[in-house]
Amino acid sequence: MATMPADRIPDSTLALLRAGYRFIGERCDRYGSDIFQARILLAPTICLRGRPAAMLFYDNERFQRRDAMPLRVQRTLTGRGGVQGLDGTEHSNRKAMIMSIMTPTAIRQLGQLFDEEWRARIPAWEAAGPVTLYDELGRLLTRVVCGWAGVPLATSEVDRRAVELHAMIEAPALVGPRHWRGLLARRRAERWIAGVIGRTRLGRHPAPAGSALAVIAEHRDTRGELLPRRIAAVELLNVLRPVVAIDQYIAFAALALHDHPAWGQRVRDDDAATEHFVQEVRRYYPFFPMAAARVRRSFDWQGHHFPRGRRVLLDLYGTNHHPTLWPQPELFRPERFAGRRGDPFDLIPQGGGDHWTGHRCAGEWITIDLMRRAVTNLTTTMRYDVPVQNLALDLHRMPALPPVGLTLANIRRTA
Ligand code: HEM
Repeated sequence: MATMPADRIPDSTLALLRAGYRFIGERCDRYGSDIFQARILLAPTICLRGRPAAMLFYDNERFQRRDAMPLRVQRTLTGRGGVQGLDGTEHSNRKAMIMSIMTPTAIRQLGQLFDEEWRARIPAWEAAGPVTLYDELGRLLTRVVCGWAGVPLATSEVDRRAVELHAMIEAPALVGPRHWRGLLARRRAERWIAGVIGRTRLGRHPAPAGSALAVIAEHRDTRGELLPRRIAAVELLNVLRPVVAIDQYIAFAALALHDHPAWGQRVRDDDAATEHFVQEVRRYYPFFPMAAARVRRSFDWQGHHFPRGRRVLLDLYGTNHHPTLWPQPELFRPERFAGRRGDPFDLIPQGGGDHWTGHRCAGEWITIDLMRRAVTNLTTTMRYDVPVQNLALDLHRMPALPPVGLTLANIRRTA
C-alpha cells in the first residue's frame, strides 16, 4: 500500500481558513501528489484534486453525503435535512423533484424576467450615481427569483430578504458576528418560506403550476408523504438562495470584462464567444472551494486505503486550476473553450458527474443562462465606468469578491 502524504501539524483547520481556496492545491503541489491527508475539524480527512479524483468522488457506491458537511455550513448555507445530505433512493426522489423544475421553458422564463428587470433598472442606476453591482444584483435577483418561483414578495420586503439570502451565502467561512448573522438569517428565511409553503398547502396562496413553490409544496417523499414544512422550506431556499448567489459570478464577469476589454467587443458580436467567456469565468474565479463526502465502505484506490466513514474533500477550485487539465491555469483565456468537448469531471465549479443521479449542482444551466444574459446586458444595454477601487481578489477569503462588490459609475443607457 502506498504511503499517503500527510500534513504534519496536529490540526490543519486554521491553515485551511487562512489559505482559503489554495489550501488543497498548495499542499498537492508541495507533496507532488493529488491526494494527501490532514486532520481537519479534529478528524482525519483525505483531500483530493484533479479529474481522476473527481471521477472517484462522484461514485455513489463508494461515497455518501450523510454527515459529510460541517455543521457550520449546514446551519447557514445549506440548511439541515436538504438534498445535499441525502443518499440512495431518498436522494434520487428529492433530486428528481428539484430537477423537474429545471425545464428549458422554465429556464427561459427566468432569463426573460431577469432581462426585463435589468433593463427596467437602468434608468434608476443612471440617476443614482455610483452603484455596487453585487448589492444591486442581489436585490434584482431576489425579486426575479421570487417572482419566478411563485413566492409572494412585497416591494417593501425585497431589501430585507436580499440581505438575509446574502448573509446565508457569506456566513460559512466567517467567524464571530458575521457568522451569527448568517445563523439568524437562515432561521428567519426558513420561517418565512415555511409559512409560504403552509399557506400554499391550505390553498390560501395558490402557486402557479410547475413553479418551484408548487412542485416543492406538493412533492411526496419515498413513503408517499408531503415533506415536513421546514424541510420543504430548506429545499425552496435551495432554489432561491443560489439564484441570488449568481450575483457573485456576474460581478466576476464584469471584473473580467474590465480586465480584458477586448472581450467586451468579442462577446457583443458572437454567441459562441459569450459562451466561452462565461465558462472561463466559472473556471477561473473562485466560488465554492471544495465538496465533502464520507467513505461509504472501505476500498483502495491508486494504492491508497480509504477507510469506511473517513471524510473526503474534493478541491473544486484546484481541479479547475489543475495544470494538466488547463494549460497556464492562472491566465484568463476564454478561447481555451473553443472546440473543447464537455467532460463531467474537469470543469467542476458546480460539482461533477451527473445532475440527476449524483450531487452535481441542480442549477448549473440556470447559472450559465443568467451569466450569458448578464454579459450581454453589461456589454449591449448600457455603458459605464469602473472608478478606481480595490479590485484585488482575495483567495484567502471565502467568498473572494473584491472588497466593495465592484462599483460601477456613470451608467447610461445605450441607444
Ligand atoms: C451561483 C452559482 C452556483 C454555484 C457556484 C453552485 C455550486 C454548487 C456546488 C459546488 C454544489 C455541490 C456539488 C457537490 O456536492 O458535489 C451545488 C449543489 C447544488 N446546487 Fe448549486 N451552485 C450554483 C447555483 C445554483 C442554482 C442557481 C441552483 C438552483 C436554482 C442551485 C441548486 C443546487 C442544489 C439543489 C444542489 C444540491 C444538489 C445535490 O446535492 O444533489 N445551485 N451547487
